[in-house]
Amino acid sequence: MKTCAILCAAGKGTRFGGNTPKQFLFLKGKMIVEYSLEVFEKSHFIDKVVLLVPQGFEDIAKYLKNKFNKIISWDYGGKERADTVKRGLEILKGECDVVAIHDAARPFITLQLIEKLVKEVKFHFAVAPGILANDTVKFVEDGYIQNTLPRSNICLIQTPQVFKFDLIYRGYEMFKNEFFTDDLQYVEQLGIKPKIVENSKINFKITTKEDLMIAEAIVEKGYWY
Ligand SMILES: Nc1ccn([C@@H]2O[C@H](COP(=O)(O)OP(=O)(O)OP(=O)(O)O)[C@@H](O)[C@H]2O)c(=O)n1
Ligand SMILES: C[C@](O)(CO)[C@H](O)COP(=O)(O)O
Repeated sequence: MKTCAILCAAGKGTRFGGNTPKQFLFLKGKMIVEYSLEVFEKSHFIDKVVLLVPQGFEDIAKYLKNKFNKIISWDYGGKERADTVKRGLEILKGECDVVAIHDAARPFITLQLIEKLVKEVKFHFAVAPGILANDTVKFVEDGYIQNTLPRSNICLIQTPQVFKFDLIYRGYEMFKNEFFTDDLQYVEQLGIKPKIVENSKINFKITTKEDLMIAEAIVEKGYWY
């Protein structure tokens, strides 16, 4: 079974701010995007990687392709995350049986997580890491609570989201005009119930400057690896 990864590094980081997209900022000596690439490179469960970057960042893409053997190609992503994933899926068509779609802005994946997800996808078609909610979750509109969601059913979803390739390709083809906020929704719409693998909070997405401070503390204190 051949497994490829699509590494989504084509966002602008609007919420983070600044001129350099957050995935290319340095976190303790290496770019944020390199953390995931190092894990993919070491993993026996990932064969090839396709890297998607924003327009204007070809120098970084070329540098990374040169540095990581598993990157078979790089390209420019699209306006929305879903456009970027579509591009990755087109590049990988016919290349693999399973695909892992990952946010470059989540640097703290582990070899164990990848192994679990790839092993589970054989039985469940679509698998993703998630964390159970510890706080009470409210549905809010215009600043007012409308109702309280049943916490035991709430799961916050991370990446890599791992799929049988043909299934996610079909999902993206059928719902090509939708811009869902994650990839699982493209197969949920096909009637699939993706499996959740409970994971650590450490695999969080760097979205704001505050998140970068948390990421620095994680690396400094050795909470990851
Ligand atoms: N058109 C896009 C948008 C996002 N991403 C990637 O998808 C991941 C998750 O997106 P997010 O955290 O929202 O990143 P940005 O879109 O860059 O942030 P913002 O929404 O604040 O602009 C990131 O690794 C980002 O680079 C992408 O590849 N292509
Ligand atoms: C895919 C994702 O990381 C799952 O939690 C998330 O939905 C990405 O969202 P964003 O809008 O790109 O920040």
